[in-house]
Amino acid sequence: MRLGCIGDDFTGSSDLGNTLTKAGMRVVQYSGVPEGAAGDEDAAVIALKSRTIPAEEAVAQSLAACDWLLGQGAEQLLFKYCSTFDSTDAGNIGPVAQALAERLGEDRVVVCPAFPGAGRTVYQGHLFVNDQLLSRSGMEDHPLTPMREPDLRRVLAPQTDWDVAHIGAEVVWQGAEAIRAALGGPRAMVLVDAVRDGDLVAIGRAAAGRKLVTGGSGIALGLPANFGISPGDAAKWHGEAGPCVILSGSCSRATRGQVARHLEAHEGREATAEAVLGGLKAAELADWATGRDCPLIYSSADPATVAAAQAAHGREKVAGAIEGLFAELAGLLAERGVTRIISAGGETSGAVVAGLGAEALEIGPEIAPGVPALRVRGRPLVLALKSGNFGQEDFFARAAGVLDAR
Ligand SMILES: Nc1ncnc2c1ncn2[C@@H]1O[C@H](COP(=O)(O)OP(=O)(O)OP(=O)(O)O)[C@@H](O)[C@H]1O
Ligand SMILES: O=C(O)[C@@H](O)C(=O)CO
Repeated sequence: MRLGCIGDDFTGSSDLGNTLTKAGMRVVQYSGVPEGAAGDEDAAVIALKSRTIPAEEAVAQSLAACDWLLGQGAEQLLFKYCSTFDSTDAGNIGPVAQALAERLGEDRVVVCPAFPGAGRTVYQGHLFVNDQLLSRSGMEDHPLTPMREPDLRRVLAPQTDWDVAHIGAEVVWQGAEAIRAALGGPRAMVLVDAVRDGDLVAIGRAAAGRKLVTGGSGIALGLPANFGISPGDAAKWHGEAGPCVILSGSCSRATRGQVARHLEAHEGREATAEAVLGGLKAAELADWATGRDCPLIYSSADPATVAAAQAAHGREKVAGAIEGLFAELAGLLAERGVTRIISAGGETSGAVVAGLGAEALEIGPEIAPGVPALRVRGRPLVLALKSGNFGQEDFFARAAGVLDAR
């Protein structure tokens, strides 16, 4: 293994797997730290569900993943977080990055969530989503990690004991050597500007030989070349015939648009927070889904509805109940012969994958920027795990098509 990766959620991990696969690496995504040894992949991505858990648990899980990856021979580690830098007030990006750096003996850590292909750019230390600052992008209303500060230096500083430094675009645009020089210096988390893929390739090149890099999936664009790997043939892929069901727990703007679009031509069943907390049964939803054409089961709701449910019941309780329902439902659907499952939302997808008992995922073709088709290793089951803000408006129908045996 050349590159060992730790993703703080499941959709983000498959986003990273997609980038590495397109760059020519053989990649396996593991659900948590595997019990056994890795295969002969160039890169392993250990998907954790550590974005919103208490910081000390996120650190412990990430260090366990780090130790396993080092034990498999990984030469460099990549900590993947969200391109919108999703974090709670307590972390977990700073605490995990710092703990990994200290374990690895690294004292300058690249921090770069930019993913220009999905509209996320970092300029003058500020994160933009398309033409809006992060704080006006819809992320300010996120159910678990509302992002109200677009200056990432200010987001990161309270999350780490280390200094926070910044490499601006004017240095990045001078290329890899200039970035490498700027990466020298006293111990710090180093936020690096990047507004286009070429910037990320240069940053990746400048990070050759570093034990740790951190970022969104974009930070991986330049890394495979450091190991002498270049884009090759697309991985062989075949989909699955058989029923398809869509599960959506993401409340992002993009997902709500996709839900509305899918419901124009398909049947849907809403699982409201009230219904779920009131005891709505996974088995009832599985019964309902049976025999329908790409049905959609969703808890996705607008910010006012989410806020009202959280005010009435508590943020964690609502999220836990909804995720628990999706996990159980996914397991039941697979038992009943559903072969294609599309899930929207990182936390939701973590629950879905856990419910499926899927230990290792192989990466297939890209459905939308940042979203690959996935196959559960050794089973007739294919998945798409869509990050909340990713995907075209007709993403669900497109994903169903890519996952289908053709
Ligand atoms: N109707 C609802 N009311 C309150 N909370 C909800 C509701 N529907 C879903 N949730 C919770 O909101 C959270 C949504 O997070 P999730 O990560 O799944 O989506 P996302 O944040 O849009 O995606 P990503 O993390 O990929 O950006 C989950 O914990 C989910 O259980
Ligand atoms: O980086 C992103 O935006 C995604 O891969 C993700 O992590 C969203 O949950």
